[in-house]
Amino acid sequence: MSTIIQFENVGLRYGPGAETLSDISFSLVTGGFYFLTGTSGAGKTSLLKLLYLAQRPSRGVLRLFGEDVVMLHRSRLPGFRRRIGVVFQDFRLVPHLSTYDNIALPLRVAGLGEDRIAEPVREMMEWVGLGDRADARPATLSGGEQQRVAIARAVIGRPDILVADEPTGNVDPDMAQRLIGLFEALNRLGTTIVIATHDLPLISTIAHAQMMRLDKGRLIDPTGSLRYPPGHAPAPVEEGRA
Ligand SMILES: Nc1ncnc2c1ncn2[C@@H]1O[C@H](COP(=O)(O)OP(=O)(O)OP(=O)(O)O)[C@@H](O)[C@H]1O
Repeated sequence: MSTIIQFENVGLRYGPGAETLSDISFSLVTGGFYFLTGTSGAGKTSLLKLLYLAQRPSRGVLRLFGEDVVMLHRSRLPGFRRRIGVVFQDFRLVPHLSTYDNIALPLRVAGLGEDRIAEPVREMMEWVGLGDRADARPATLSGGEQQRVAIARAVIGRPDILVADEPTGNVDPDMAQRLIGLFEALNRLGTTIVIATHDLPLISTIAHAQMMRLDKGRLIDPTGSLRYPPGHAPAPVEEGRA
């Protein structure tokens, strides 16, 4: 299996203070299913931001699809971003668009005609239980409903990589199971999935998933099962380190 995401000694610093992420090194393979865990403030969202190209590393090398993203010309960033579906923690739905139009957005951006959009969007709305809310604007939806629109929008274009930040944080356990089924279906089609979550029962439902854990901005590997590039396995985190 080929490597689709590779971090080599990546660091991220937002300002003049200490690094938020330090010495992050790992490789993820195409078609893998990965969970990212860690306490609040450990750096999960920050790591995902690097993955969906909202932040650039302050140091180190980050390769997506085999290319160094720091060296990538600006003009190629939109093309890269189109290959990555993102479920943001705060949803980021377009406020003046309906459920239908929010979900259809990636297909329209990809240039598909309306005749090729209607069926998949309807199907996706049914899957996430929003078949009767097609015309609703985000402000009239509950937090859980907005989260489901965000998930539908992220997966509808069958991205090569799906990045999701706490995607089941606002829904009940039954809906969480349904959504994880959607991620599994997408994964079976070949999408590499990276989900940041605190939801341990959710993690246990995907037998073949691998887990990464962040602790104070450093990656630890509780399972020993991740494939690190040679010489890049993370050092164990020392107790009490700042
Ligand atoms: N834009 C930013 N500017 C400065 N500091 C930031 C910024 N974003 C995050 N941080 C800091 O980086 C650290 C890690 O934050 P991050 O949101 O990545 O953690 P997290 O593990 O996702 O937390 P949570 O589980 O609560 O969402 C925190 O100390 C946070 O205050």
